[in-house]
Amino acid sequence: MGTSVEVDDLSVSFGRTSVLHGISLSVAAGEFVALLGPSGCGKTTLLRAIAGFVPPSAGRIRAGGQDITRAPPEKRGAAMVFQSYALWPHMTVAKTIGYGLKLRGWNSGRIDAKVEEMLRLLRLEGLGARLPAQLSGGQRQRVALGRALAVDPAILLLDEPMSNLDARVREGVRHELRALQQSLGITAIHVTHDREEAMIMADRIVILQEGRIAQAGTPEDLWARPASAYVADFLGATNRLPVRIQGSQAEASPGEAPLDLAADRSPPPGPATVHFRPEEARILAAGEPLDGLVFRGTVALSAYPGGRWRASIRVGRDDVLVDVPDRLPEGAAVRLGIPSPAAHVFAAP
Ligand SMILES: Nc1ncnc2c1ncn2[C@@H]1O[C@H](COP(=O)(O)OP(=O)(O)OP(=O)(O)O)[C@@H](O)[C@H]1O
Repeated sequence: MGTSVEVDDLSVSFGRTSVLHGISLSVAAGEFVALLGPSGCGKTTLLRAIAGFVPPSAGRIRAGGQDITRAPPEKRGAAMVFQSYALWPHMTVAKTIGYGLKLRGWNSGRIDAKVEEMLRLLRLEGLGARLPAQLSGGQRQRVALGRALAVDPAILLLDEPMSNLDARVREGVRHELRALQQSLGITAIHVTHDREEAMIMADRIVILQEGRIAQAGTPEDLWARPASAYVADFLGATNRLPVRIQGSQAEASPGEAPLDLAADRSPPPGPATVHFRPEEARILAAGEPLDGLVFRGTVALSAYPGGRWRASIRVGRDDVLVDVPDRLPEGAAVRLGIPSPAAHVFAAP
């Protein structure tokens, strides 16, 4: 079974460089939390601090209510799976999976039984005598996972363990790993820079920005209500267009009705930016009303990535992408509509 993890006002520095700045985060027992963010934001450092490989300069870490801030890695009840898998080239699958048990002084009968159980659990039956070079990428990844899980850790720490797998294998492994984590009831903290992977696997996502938490919440929450332009952009709302805020209304193109913003969603009066996803915008018929923001533009380009067409629309000096059911003729004048729930408005940077 998993245990809770609490990170309280944690800071980490390397020499004079401060990398994490007062991170606070609670992970419930059995919860799957993804740490998401671009390269260099501090995800791995946070994971390694929880694992005990990086000493914090301030703050506390607790596991199951116990203070483990200064505990050595092997006393934390946590096991880590690395991006590189870190498998030993000359050690068989069975020996690799049993390694941690041998260190713990288990006898060979008990080790063999546990290794068999792990091979079954990870669908590696019959591969116990193979070396890493004789395995596929997905199998190697499962061996690394088996080595971590064999010691029955309460906390599983995953450092981009799927980034070396090709896209199709990765999709299957995501679901397998999630199902395994749920059936074992283990607490998991997973580092990734892949948004879809975080959305699919996690109960909760923590988005990091330069060593601080930009936002934390369920995938649905973050998707529907990104708290900042940074989060919106990271969660696929990469289109941006300028709007003006008057009172608590956002104004798009002249002649189009303004959008009433909820008080808690409204930036201060003046220039602002609306962020939105290509798949959530629409092309409106002439005169068609919309509860949202409407921009006038022209079709710059149409492309067919499969399924729907993707049109590039020029609005003033900006180009944005919109998914549409049919090809739009280049040069056509269009009204681009962003429905209210899809319009994420933030003060201009
Ligand atoms: N041992 C170290 N010594 C000095 N600086 C370090 C060390 N480890 C990490 N850093 C720095 O800390 C910052 C955060 O690194 P970290 O590996 O945590 O980021 P990340 O979000 O996991 O990125 P990536 O996705 O590229 O792995 C980076 O600027 C990095 O250069």
